Amino acid sequence: MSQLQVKDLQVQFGGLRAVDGMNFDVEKGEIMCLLGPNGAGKSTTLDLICGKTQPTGGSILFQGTEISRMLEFKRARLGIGRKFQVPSVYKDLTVVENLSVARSARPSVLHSLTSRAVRRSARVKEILDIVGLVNKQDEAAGNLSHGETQWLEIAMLIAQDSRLILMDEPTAGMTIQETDRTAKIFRKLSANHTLIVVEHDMSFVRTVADRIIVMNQGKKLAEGSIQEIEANEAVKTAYLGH
Ligand SMILES: Nc1ncnc2c1ncn2[C@@H]1O[C@H](COP(=O)(O)OP(=O)(O)OP(=O)(O)O)[C@@H](O)[C@H]1O
Repeated sequence: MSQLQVKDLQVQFGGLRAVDGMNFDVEKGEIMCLLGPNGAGKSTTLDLICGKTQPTGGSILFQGTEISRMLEFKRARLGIGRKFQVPSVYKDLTVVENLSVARSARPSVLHSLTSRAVRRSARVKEILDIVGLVNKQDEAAGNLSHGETQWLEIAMLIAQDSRLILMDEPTAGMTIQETDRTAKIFRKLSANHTLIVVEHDMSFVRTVADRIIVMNQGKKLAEGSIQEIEANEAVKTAYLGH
């Protein structure tokens, strides 16, 4: 069974069908990139999966469970994490303390862990290692670079046990070096996590995507490998606008 099954998903804002009958599956461990011109409905699709927006039609199954009408926090508990463009880290807390807050938000952790206890935790070390922030663990999050802040937020999603991670333009504002590192982090993440990534940077997409879905005007325009997408005439037309 696919980890995520989206069937005939729709949302209408007034007269606008922002998402208009989307159908797709995402497999466990897959990195699926969502592309499309401005206003195509990509961010809204992520909003519908995480529960920020309720659909007006269709269904979403996560690990076989119907979630499309479930509240956002319940979906988070099931293992769906969303990373927004503006990071939501606690700037005054250290990297490890931020992870402590994220871990204590898990339903399985009944008491809040102290940062000391968390520092000792093998799991936290493992997470810091995945995102390459081991040597920044005692740094206040407010002192991190833009890229490091994004990686910390990804680390917080891992700490919350998010199995499906949704990201909106994760490399926006990053240097080339930071973007390269993010690609490496994504590849490591995909060992245990599934990613849906809205991204405009095609060289990044080329590096990380297992599969691509292109949206246009709320609908799926094309689906396939990078080679298939780049050769697709309908995709070229949608981007060129004629
Ligand atoms: N809450 C809302 N209320 C009304 N209209 C909305 C709302 N959210 C999104 N829209 C509209 O839905 C359409 C799809 O928007 P969405 O942000 O999903 O596109 P996108 O593909 O992510 O575009 P971009 O690449 O520019 O971020 C747009 O026309 C947008 O203005």
